[in-house]
Amino acid sequence: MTERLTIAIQKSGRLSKESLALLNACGVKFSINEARLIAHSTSHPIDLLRVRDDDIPGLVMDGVVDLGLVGENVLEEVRLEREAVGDAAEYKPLRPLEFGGCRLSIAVPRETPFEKLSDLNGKRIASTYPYLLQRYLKDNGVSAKNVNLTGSVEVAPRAGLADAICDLVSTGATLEANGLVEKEVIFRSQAQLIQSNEPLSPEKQAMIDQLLPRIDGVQLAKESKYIMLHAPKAALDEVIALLPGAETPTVLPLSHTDEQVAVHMVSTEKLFWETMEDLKAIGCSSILVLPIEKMMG
Ligand SMILES: Nc1ncnc2c1ncn2[C@@H]1O[C@H](COP(=O)(O)OP(=O)(O)OP(=O)(O)O)[C@@H](O)[C@H]1O
Ligand SMILES: O=P(O)(O)OC[C@H]1O[C@H](OP(=O)(O)OP(=O)(O)O)[C@H](O)[C@@H]1O
Ligand SMILES: [Mg+2]
Repeated sequence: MTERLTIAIQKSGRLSKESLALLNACGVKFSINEARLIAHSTSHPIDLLRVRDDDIPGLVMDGVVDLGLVGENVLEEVRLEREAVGDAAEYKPLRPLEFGGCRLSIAVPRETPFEKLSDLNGKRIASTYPYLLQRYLKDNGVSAKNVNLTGSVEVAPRAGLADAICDLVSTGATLEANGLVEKEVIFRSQAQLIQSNEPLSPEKQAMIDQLLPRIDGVQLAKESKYIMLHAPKAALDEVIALLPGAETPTVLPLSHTDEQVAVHMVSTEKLFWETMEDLKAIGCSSILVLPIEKMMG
C-alpha cells in the first residue's frame, strides 16, 4: 500500500484559502467537502487534516501529521507552552510562506497614558498568547498579569477585564475600532511550513523533496514579472540600468527597424509605474509587464 503524506492546514480562517491555493499551485489537488476533517488529494497520495490553527503545531510535534502550515505566532506560542509542561516541542522549519503576515502587539486604550513598557508593571494584559507575552515582558524586566482569553481580546479593556491587550494586528482597523492604540510590537509573524521530527519513509520523503522546489517556484513566480519592451538600440545600457534585476535580458532584433530592439527579461522585483514612465521618456515603447505562473531554475 502506498504511504500517504499527511498535511495539517487551518480548516477555516485567515490561512485556509492561501494554504489550499499554495498546494493547488504546486499541483497537489483536493476536492474539499467543507464539513469533513480529512480531504484526500485527487492527484497525489496526500491527505489534508483540516483543523483549528492552534492544533497544528502539536499535531506536527507529536508526529500525528507529517507537515503543517501555520502562523509563526501560534507555532512559537505552542512551542513555549509545550516546553514549559515537558511535552515534545520539536519540529523542522521548512519554508517561510508569503501569507499570513501580521504582528503581535501590546495596545492600550486611547485615554491611557503610556510612555514606556514599564508603565505596564502590575497591570492586567488580556491575550491569547500568554507565553509569548510573558517571555517578552520578562526579557524587558516588566511584571504584569496575564488575563487569558481565547477570543474578543480587543473588548477586554472596555469590559473592565484588563488594562491593556496583546493581540494580532495587521491593518490596525480592529484596534482603531475599539479605541485602542498600538504601543509595542512583540512578535512579527507569517505563515510557515513545518515538518515533524519523526523519521519519514523514503516514499514520504520523496514527496516532500518534490514539493519544496515547487513551493519555491510558486513563491518566486508570485514576486516575479516577465517584462517585454521595444527600446532604442542607442539607449540599451540606460534601459537595462533602469530595470530591476535585469542582469541578463534577452535582446532581439525587430523586423521593421535597425534603430530599435526588443528586450525581454524576468524581473524578481516589483516594477513601479515611475520606472515605466522613465523607460518611455528615454524612447521605449510597447512596454508589457506580465505575471508569471511557475518558475524552475
Ligand atoms: N489580520 C491578520 N492579517 C494577516 N494574518 C493574520 C491576521 N490575523 C491573524 N493572522 C494569521 O492567521 C492565523 C489565523 O488567524 P485566524 O483569525 O483565522 O485564527 P483563529 O480565529 O484562531 O482560527 P481557528 O478557528 O483556526 O483557531 C493567525 O494565527 C495569524 O498567523
Ligand atoms: O489589524 P487588523 O487588520 O484589524 O487585523 C487584526 C485582527 O485580525 C484577526 O482577527 P480575525 O479578523 O481573523 O478574526 P477572529 O479574531 O475572529 O479570528 C486578529 O485576531 C485581530 O482581531
Ligand atoms: Mg486559533
